[in-house]
Amino acid sequence: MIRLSGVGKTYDDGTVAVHELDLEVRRGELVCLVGPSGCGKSTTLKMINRLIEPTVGTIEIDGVDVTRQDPVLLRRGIGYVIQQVGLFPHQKITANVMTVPLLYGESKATARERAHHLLDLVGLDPSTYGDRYPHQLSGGQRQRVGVARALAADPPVLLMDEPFGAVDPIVRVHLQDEFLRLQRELGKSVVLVTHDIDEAVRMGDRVAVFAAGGRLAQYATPADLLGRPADDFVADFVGAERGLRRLTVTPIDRAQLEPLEGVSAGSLGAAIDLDSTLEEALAVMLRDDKPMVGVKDGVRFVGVLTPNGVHRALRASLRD
Ligand SMILES: Nc1ncnc2c1ncn2[C@@H]1O[C@H](COP(=O)(O)OP(=O)(O)OP(=O)(O)O)[C@@H](O)[C@H]1O
Repeated sequence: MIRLSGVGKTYDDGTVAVHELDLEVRRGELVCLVGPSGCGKSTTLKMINRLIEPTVGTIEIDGVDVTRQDPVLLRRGIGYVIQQVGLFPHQKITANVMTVPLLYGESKATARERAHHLLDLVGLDPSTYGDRYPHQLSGGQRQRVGVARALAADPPVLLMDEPFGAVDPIVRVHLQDEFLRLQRELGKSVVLVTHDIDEAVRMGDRVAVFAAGGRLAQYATPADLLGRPADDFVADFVGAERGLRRLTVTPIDRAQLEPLEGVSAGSLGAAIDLDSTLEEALAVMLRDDKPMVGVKDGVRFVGVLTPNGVHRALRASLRD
């Protein structure tokens, strides 16, 4: 677990970047730090791996105060992914990922094997991409190499600063999905900085909304954040489209289903699982051009969902 207690950072010129921040990240949790430009997100992230030293407060990882640890050893246990991936331009992709295992004293053969495994893990076939140079990859592919390299030491903690910022929106969603899949497998404790509320809501188990001066305006699950913004600042920041955003995080509610009896098969879109979101349900209705969608619990149909049901489920989730 990562715990920040009363952490603050005032730069030498007097800028208060972060003000008395308390924040906990549970083991295996993905937490997004989101907020407008200059509100102290990156400073907070860099204090966790001591690229920046806090002015006040303590930061602990699994109960150990990071300021008492040797910074080099500390950073070995923490993967760090940044927007400008910082690959070595004159080294091939495999060699780039091998750097970290070699640093740990692995043999060349073991390091190469590990690099290939990691490239596979992030969806890059090592036999196709391993011998290319960074400039021969797309921005999204370079970003994946950055993630592979950050995972090379199998660190329990991963810090990511705008990791998907440099790519176009479609590639971005793709990379987000891939990372979420990877995270489900690896279960790292992740702190991810983004200025994009959609990314935060999509990726985070919990989302910390920062206001200017590194003030924590709200720390909550995406559903809570969208359903119950703590104040006007958060409400403004999550935006007028928060109802729409809630679709992406609100699960189907069994209570809002209608009975299957009497519904003709022709009016149903492809069936979806009960653990899908309302957005997925609407997407199927639109894609299949049907007024309702069948909902299954395992192999059993449990009812149908209509746009009215989606509306009721959304309203109910806002009342909770
Ligand atoms: N080395 C520095 N010296 C003085 N002020 C700094 C320094 N680094 C950052 N700041 C200031 O501290 C504040 C917080 O910066 P930080 O980079 O943490 O914000 P951020 O939320 O990550 O912003 P962005 O989304 O634009 O990257 C800003 O006002 C910034 O100008």
